[in-house]
Amino acid sequence: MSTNYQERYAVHPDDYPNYTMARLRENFHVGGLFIADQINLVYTQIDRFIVGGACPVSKALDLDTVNPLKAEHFLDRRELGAINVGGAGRITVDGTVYDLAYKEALYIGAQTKEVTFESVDGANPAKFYLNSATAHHAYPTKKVGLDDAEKLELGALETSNHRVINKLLVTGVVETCQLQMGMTELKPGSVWNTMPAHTHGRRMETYFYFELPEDQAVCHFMGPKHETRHIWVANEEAVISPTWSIHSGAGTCNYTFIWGMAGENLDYDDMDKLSPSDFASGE
Ligand SMILES: O=C[C@H](O)[C@@H](O)CC(=O)C(=O)O
Ligand SMILES: [Zn+2]
Repeated sequence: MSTNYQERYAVHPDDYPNYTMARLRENFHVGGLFIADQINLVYTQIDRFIVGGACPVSKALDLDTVNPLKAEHFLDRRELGAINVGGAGRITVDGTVYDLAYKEALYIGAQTKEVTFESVDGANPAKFYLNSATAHHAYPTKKVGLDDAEKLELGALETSNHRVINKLLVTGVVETCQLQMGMTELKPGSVWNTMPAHTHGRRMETYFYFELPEDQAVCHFMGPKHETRHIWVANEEAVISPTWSIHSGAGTCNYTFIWGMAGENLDYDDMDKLSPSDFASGE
């Protein structure tokens, strides 16, 4: 078996302010996603979202079911989004092959029986970043490239947050039950993502950072506006954001990140925004 998983509980916002940095990381930080010839998953009870990574090097990797699902196949009652952040790869979905170049995404619908991840060249392995949510309808599997994305350019160099949001797996591009995924690319000199920040009590979210040089880091901020905390993240690491939490980060240089959400609605614009001065007010 090459599909590993760990489980995490949801967290009450009244308990969270008492957490040490170690507990914060245990609950919300996700590392070790891309280990050669393994699929590594974190099953969180926050909206039953699964975040993970598949890194096939010397062999193809089958997405096996895992015990918490109590299902014969991983996708019997789930949908999956995969975005390739490594070398050229391919995903076979019930016998149909999808070639995925760097930054290309695949939505895989519920009731799929077999999903296999492969690299074209093990010397430059594919790295499939994975997000999965529960699903009660089988929408068709669909590949979505960056050219197919809905693009949104936000921010400015003057406020260090000039970036392009590529909405990949969202309503209007692909039909999904709960899942929404996209990729935000920061311009050189811009380091802040998602500022002004927001919460959306209707949806949890996960941020996965990449294209971050090994000697640089991102300081990710979480929490309700009056109790923010930071979590330092390295390249190819993620942070889970509960429904009550902001999610925003400042890097020591520019970087790219993948956001993925699930919950009550599929409305990307459903956000309760907070301006920088809201944080500075101290209330
Ligand atoms: O709920 C939406 C998400 O937090 C992100 O799409 C925000 C983001 O990519 C950004 O502002 O840089
Ligand atoms: Zn958000």
